[in-house]
Amino acid sequence: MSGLDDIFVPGASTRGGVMLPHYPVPEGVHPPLDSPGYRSTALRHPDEALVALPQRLNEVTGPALGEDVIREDDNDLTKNHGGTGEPQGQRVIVHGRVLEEDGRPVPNTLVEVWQANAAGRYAHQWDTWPAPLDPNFTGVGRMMTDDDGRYRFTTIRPGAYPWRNHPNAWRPAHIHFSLFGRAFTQRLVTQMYFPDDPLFFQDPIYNSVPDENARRRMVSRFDYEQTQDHWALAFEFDIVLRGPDASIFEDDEADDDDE
Ligand SMILES: O=C(O)c1ccc(O)c(O)c1
Repeated sequence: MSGLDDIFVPGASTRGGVMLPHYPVPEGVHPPLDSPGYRSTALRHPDEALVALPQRLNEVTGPALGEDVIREDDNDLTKNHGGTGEPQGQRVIVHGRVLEEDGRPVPNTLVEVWQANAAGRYAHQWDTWPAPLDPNFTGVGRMMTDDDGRYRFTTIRPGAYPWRNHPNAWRPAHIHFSLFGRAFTQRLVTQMYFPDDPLFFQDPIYNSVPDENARRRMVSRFDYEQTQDHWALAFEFDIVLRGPDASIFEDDEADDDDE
């Protein structure tokens, strides 16, 4: 992967306030910045060699978002739309842990999620494909991890949706995640998929990750233990910031243009 391994940091972390050295990304884990099957990367990938920008103290210390801005229902996407109705779709609980490369939890970090509704449509002005909007679903939520690095939210299972990457292209159902790490400049963005999605084979975003094990780390686990009788199914999705088992993160260039 050219000189990228030296400077790309999927999940820079700190220990005792000191930036850890960059952890090299194992070959085949991070998608090439130019992934021809994923057409829009042609417009987004850098043409020049990347330049490492060392972080300064003010970039790793603030601004930090605290618990006080999180409201009680922010992690319940079936309720946080402000109305009294229930969104259409299969109710699910999604939970997991945010972890450092050695398994230590990342407590008190902001996790934000956004997703399409059960019909596969985003409540966003740019999403105009003819699937119904749901007045009881905005598709956004947020929460802080607890002392064990755990997060948990309730939502509905998103639908698949078409996009224009190639003829008859459909995105597998997914939930977008943003993690703020310890500081604003460490923001990481990833997508969580559902097990056994029949659309994986034709999705160039999922398949832009060359390594099969790394691809599987983007897929949540059905968690029967956490299902709630007559209420919700459950899926578990851990996010590892760095190291050989690191989650797959979208690069900043792709992120800038994302919905
Ligand atoms: O990067 C994109 O173009 C793109 C398109 C569709 C998606 O669902 C997405 O998550 C990203």
